[in-house]
Amino acid sequence: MKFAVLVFPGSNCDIDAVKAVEDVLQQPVDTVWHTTSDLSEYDCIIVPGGFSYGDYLRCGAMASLSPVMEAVKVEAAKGKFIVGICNGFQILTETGLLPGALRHNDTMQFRCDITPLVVENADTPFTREYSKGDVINIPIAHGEGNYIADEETLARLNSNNQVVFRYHECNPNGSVERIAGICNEAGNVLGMMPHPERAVSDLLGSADGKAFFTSILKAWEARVHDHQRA
Ligand SMILES: NC(=O)CC[C@H](N)C(=O)O
Repeated sequence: MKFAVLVFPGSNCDIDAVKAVEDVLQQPVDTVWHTTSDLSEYDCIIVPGGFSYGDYLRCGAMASLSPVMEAVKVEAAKGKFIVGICNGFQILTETGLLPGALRHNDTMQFRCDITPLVVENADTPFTREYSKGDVINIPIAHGEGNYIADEETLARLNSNNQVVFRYHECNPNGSVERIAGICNEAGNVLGMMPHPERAVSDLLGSADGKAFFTSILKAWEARVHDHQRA
């Protein structure tokens, strides 16, 4: 399985994502500069965290106009696995691949902490190695993680099981309904503010993010197996 980790001017969690894929999955992974316009060789594309374009205008707004995001749209439409972490989530909402938006934290403070999340949907390519209701400890590090969506979108997210993670018994940024991560309707595009790539070893304070990565590999293996049988 081949992974791409996108890099924009100002990305700063790209190497963490590369290390997580290498250490947890031992799969090939390339860093891909934002001017690239073809991602067809990759099975999973990770849009990592950071401060793309210095968070100017709005977080993710400028990166969403990069050539590589057109390529991400093409691969998303094919059903490839797309993961946006933190700034990556912000970029995916700005690109329109995920609904809603991320605003400044309600405290107007940057929050950096290990945070409990509850797995709301364990039936996605990103969470199949968890169980619904699992509480996992994953770090956050953001100033603009306050998820918002209109009533109609929220109702749709809930009824389609698109809320994948919620903050558990806390709300570090004021997100509506404590939403920490969502997927698209087809289930192949996920965005989340917490950083599973920073929780892949006890040395880092938590290894609860490992199952996030093993889920993606298992989902891909199952897909390849189904294609071979078809
Ligand atoms: N770690 C990150 O990706 C930071 C995200 C974003 N730029 C924010 O502060 O909200």
